[in-house]
Amino acid sequence: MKRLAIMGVGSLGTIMGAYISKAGRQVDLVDANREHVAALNQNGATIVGNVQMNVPVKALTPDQMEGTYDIVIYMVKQTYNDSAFPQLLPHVGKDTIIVACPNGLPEEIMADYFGREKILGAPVGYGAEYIAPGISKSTTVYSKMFMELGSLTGEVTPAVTEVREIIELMCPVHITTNLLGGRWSKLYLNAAGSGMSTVLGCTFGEIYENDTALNIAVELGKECIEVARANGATMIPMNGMDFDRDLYFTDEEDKKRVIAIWRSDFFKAYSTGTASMLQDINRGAKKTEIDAIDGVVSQLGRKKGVPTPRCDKVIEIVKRMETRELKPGFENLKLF
Ligand SMILES: NC(=O)C1=CN([C@@H]2O[C@H](COP(=O)(O)OP(=O)(O)OC[C@H]3O[C@@H](n4cnc5c(N)ncnc54)[C@H](OP(=O)(O)O)[C@@H]3O)[C@@H](O)[C@H]2O)C=CC1
Ligand SMILES: CC(C)(CO)C(=O)C(=O)O
Repeated sequence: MKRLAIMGVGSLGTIMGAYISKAGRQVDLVDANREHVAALNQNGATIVGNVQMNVPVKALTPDQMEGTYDIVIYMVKQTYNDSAFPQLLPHVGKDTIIVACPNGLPEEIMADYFGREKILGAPVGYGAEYIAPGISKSTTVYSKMFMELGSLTGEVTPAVTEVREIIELMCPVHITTNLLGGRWSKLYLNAAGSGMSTVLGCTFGEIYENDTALNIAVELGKECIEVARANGATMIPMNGMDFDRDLYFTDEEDKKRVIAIWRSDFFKAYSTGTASMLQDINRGAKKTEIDAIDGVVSQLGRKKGVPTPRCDKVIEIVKRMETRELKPGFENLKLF
């Protein structure tokens, strides 16, 4: 049996680790949070929210990893790459496959560090929230959970098929031959939805209910589509949503159509969730993934001469939250 690890078992990884372990597959859950690791070993992985279960798991801290792994599912936030990459490197062998799950565009960064041939990408299509040591909350209804999966070349290699079988112990996996397009579709959700959830300190559902907030969100999304197009990426449909075709608008009338889509089933699946960047702010973190999310849209927009005023504003506000100059809240709407 191949050696499998999930590195970074916080909100998302606890849930994936629970499903894989429940199916009887050996998996090491590796996390830097010692209290969380101790609770996972002592009490099992406890999942609450839209999915409820308690599953015995094997958890360890990065310094307790031994030997090399065949497959590592990487779920550490991009803010911790600098410490996590060197900890993982000694456990990466010649044929190790590393599955990049963070939001943003993590594959090229990981390919530069670990080697291109080792990297697969898996944009995550479910939401989660870390509750307490050993406990994670699933914030996406189970029937809407999914993951995308692809290689950097677009080839469906045996490794892609093998990783798919493992992740499908949790939820459906859509194999894509256009991983970059998948990344940009996910960036749409994050730059717009997660950006606004963080700025306003609210659930995704509360964005949909507020006309001003939703107006800004769809404009953030439009900037994302324009930057993706300018960078030659063709966004792929996800769970039936064709981002490039259905969420682009040309005038105020057309914008109403996009707003109606944001209030329909695809987005409703995320209603009770909050952005992982907001969770970071709320637990006192000094750094969020804003540079890896709205920051990437803004930076790549600048390179191609595409203006991104909404993204730039979200970045400014979230950075002011990181220094505690601002708090998440609907009063931040007046800053736009
Ligand atoms: N939560 C969500 O709904 C979604 C998140 N994502 C993306 O997935 C990624 C993971 O998100 P999420 O699960 O929310 O993040 P969490 O912060 O909840 O989990 C990441 C875990 O990694 C741990 N960690 C930090 N450094 C290391 C290290 N060197 N080695 C091992 N573990 C380490 C963290 O510990 P500590 O807490 O001590 O820092 C934490 O427990 C992010 O890029 C996020 O944007 C994608 C889709 C949805
Ligand atoms: C929007 C969501 C929940 C989608 O999975 C997400 O990626 C995040 O909050 O980071």
